[in-house]
Amino acid sequence: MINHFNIAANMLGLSGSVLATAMFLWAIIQQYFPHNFINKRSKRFLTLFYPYIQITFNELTSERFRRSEAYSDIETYLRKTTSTQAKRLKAEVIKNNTQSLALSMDDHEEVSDEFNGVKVYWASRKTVHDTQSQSYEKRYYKLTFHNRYRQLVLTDYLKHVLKQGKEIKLKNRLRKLYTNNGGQWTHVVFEHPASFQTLAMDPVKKQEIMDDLTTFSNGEEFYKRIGRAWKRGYLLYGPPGTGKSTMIAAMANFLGYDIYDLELTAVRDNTELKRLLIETSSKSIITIEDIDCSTDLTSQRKESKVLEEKESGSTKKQNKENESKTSKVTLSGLLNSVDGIWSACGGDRLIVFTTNHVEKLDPALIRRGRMDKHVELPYCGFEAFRVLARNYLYLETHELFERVRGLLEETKMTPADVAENLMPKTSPPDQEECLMSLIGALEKVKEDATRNKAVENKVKNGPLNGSI
Ligand SMILES: Nc1ncnc2c1ncn2[C@@H]1O[C@H](COP(=O)(O)OP(=O)(O)OP(=O)(O)O)[C@@H](O)[C@H]1O
Repeated sequence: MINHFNIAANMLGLSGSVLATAMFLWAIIQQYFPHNFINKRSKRFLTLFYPYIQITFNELTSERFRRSEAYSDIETYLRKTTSTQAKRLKAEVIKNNTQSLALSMDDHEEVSDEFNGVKVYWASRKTVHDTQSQSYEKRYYKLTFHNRYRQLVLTDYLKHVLKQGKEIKLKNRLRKLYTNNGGQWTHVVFEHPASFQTLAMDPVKKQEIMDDLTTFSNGEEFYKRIGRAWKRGYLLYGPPGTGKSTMIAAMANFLGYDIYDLELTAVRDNTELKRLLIETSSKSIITIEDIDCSTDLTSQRKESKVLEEKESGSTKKQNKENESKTSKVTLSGLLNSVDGIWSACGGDRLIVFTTNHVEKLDPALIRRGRMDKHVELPYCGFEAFRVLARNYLYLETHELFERVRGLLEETKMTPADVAENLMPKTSPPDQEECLMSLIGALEKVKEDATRNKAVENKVKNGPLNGSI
């Protein structure tokens, strides 16, 4: 009560004693003036002395035993403010991927918040109700703000609070990794520790991807306005061991999305593919790894084109029937799914293809608009090495770095191999030993490459070359 009284006085810009006098006068008026007079005038009187609006958000819905979604969104939204302002807090461990601690206001605590320069006040309240058979507690949040900002708070601010609360909840939830099996999705908890911080790649490229993902995930209004389905396609390509799968995990952790790992070879046909895709939830990444190996998509299209040209009349119909009995997923089926299906599903989805052989893919599959962003994951460069040295050896710089830089420029080693060579054998790591181990491995790769080249040249320019 004292807290509430002080906040009210604070909001009115009055001292506690002036507010106390006003409240005393109000009590006298209530006692001596006719009831109907108060009812008519009370609104104006109250607005004069207390020009604040209050909104209550109950914890339980009218069904009493269900927790209100808005209450829980508000609770989540207020966590950040609560941790810096409230004196008494409630703590609970969130069962998410990081097992973090969630703090919320204890009963009868108050905090303030600011939105577009407008200050509002949130209080957490509890009342105890006794019925004949039981006694129960009713919790609620009370939002107080100046009447002047009624419009702004009722529309923009509350929308902002509920949206932010939902987004934080989504990011903190236990996320899932789905795989398709026998035409159904099954899932396990997704607990990959990869992050963009630990991903070894050129920092400028990395930042560009992170910015692109942020813009996409905040782009609901934008996609609505331009009339496009809220989806984005990523093509990750590069040699094995350059971090394509790791990047998908980092993307999922960055955005707080689930992953649907679609195994195309296990999909019976286009209809099943369509159904599986429709069943994916929003805020998810749908991945098709090693798409070049998934099914023979490229040749399928070429073959069917040739077939179509040859076919005519009933033979064409017959062939199609036969084909549908045996066919698996076709390229056109996949293209239709990538293009069309999303417009039927609300919510944001990323679709990511990975391949070791980008040149093998049908251009139609990866054209912009389908795969909007093409990201090459190359062999390990010096900047990528620095990330690994920081992660594995806690090293920002070292006199051996220049030697490593020179060797990386002359050789082709994947980040997976560099990481393996940097793996500490002792704790704490013997940094020099690890760097020397990497240098040794790089030198060996260089020697092998030189030897192979010499053999190749010998074959090319050998005595048999050019002879009949
Ligand atoms: N860029 C990278 N940054 C950090 N770690 C990496 C990177 N690339 C590879 N690694 C490490 O190497 C291992 C293999 O990487 P990953 O599976 O992501 O490669 P990939 O490109 O998907 O390979 P493939 O094409 O064979 O599927 C990972 O466990 C990861 O620890």
